[in-house]
Amino acid sequence: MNLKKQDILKALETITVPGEGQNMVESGAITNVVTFADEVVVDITITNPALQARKKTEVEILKTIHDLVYAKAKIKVNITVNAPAKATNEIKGKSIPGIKNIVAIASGKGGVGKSTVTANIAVTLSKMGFNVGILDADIYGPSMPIMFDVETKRPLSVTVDGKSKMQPVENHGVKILSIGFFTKPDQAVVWRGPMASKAINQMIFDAAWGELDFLLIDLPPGTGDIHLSIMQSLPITGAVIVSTPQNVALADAKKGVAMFQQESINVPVLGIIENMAYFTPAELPDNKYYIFGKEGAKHLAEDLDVPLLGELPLVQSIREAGDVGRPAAMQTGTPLEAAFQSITKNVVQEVVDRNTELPPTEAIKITTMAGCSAVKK
Ligand SMILES: Nc1ncnc2c1ncn2[C@@H]1O[C@H](COP(=O)(O)OP(=O)(O)OP(=O)(O)O)[C@@H](O)[C@H]1O
Repeated sequence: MNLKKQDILKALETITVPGEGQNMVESGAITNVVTFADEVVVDITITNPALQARKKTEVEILKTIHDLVYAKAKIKVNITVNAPAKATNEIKGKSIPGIKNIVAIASGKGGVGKSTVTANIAVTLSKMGFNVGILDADIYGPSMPIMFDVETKRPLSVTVDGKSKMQPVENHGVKILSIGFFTKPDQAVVWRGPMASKAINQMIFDAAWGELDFLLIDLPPGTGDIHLSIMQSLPITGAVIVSTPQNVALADAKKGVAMFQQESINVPVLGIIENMAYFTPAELPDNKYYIFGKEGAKHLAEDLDVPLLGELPLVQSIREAGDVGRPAAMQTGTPLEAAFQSITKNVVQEVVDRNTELPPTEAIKITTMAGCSAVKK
């Protein structure tokens, strides 16, 4: 099959770059098309730096050429991002020396398992050989001290470069700082916004985190002051949204995604994790009961054009493991370990893609999947 350049251009005239009105040929986005036998190379320049926009552009070009020109065409799409000058009110944080990637874990609704997922991803990253920290910024219900069995521990003071710093508490290979270390367990935490933000800033900048590949931030549920304050203080590499398949949770998850994608915030959304996707009783491991609805988060991810990073079942042992301070992902050779590994690999892959494809931020970045192949058994 000898592909013709004019056939390719004609096909590309039927699609637009996401967010633009004119078709991609007329708008000048397509800068070059080269054909050779059944191979075609398409060069395109887009203005939207979001990872989702790049992926969507590529997928649409591949699909259109395969559908309208030749189903077996071998296509290479080279995407260049020519982003307009950044808005002057863009929120940009200070980088923290030694911390390579900061991943915020959010949910719209409370109680959907955001902290459980954060703890398990952290443990899995550590098992893969990465240096990991968790900043538990959930001022309404800090749960990391319990989930890592360090409730009675307190961060010690250490001197780094002549300055007194907080030493994160460490367990299961994960360094942890939590609002919970500074409040009594039975004390209702009524933090006013500025107080909470100050405490979180101290845990970020006055802490001896050392070298970290990933700092995971367990955000409070919702989309409030704390979220803005954290995004102002830190160059967040990307955000992960946790939701159950239930409609009320999905509606709030959508707000969460919108908050990160807002122009003045512009934090890449790495993807959505569907938690409590189905219930499987221990005695009937092959049965699945969709008590919160089926594939809701999957459909939301499709609608919002963000990756679905994976799904987790509702199983008693996840809850029990969290309650005894030994996250379920620490198991070896179980389906749960495999599920957390798959989700964590997807998160790392999205971070790698984001760092390769998007304009640099102030944080240093991970650009390989090297750690993922070194899963310690
Ligand atoms: N997949 C799961 N299977 C079983 N239990 C789960 C699962 N995910 C979370 N849980 C349990 O659900 C409860 C709520 O989870 P978690 O505290 O992680 O939610 P959250 O979204 O962080 O809540 P919030 O931020 O509102 O405090 C916990 O008791 C946890 O053990």
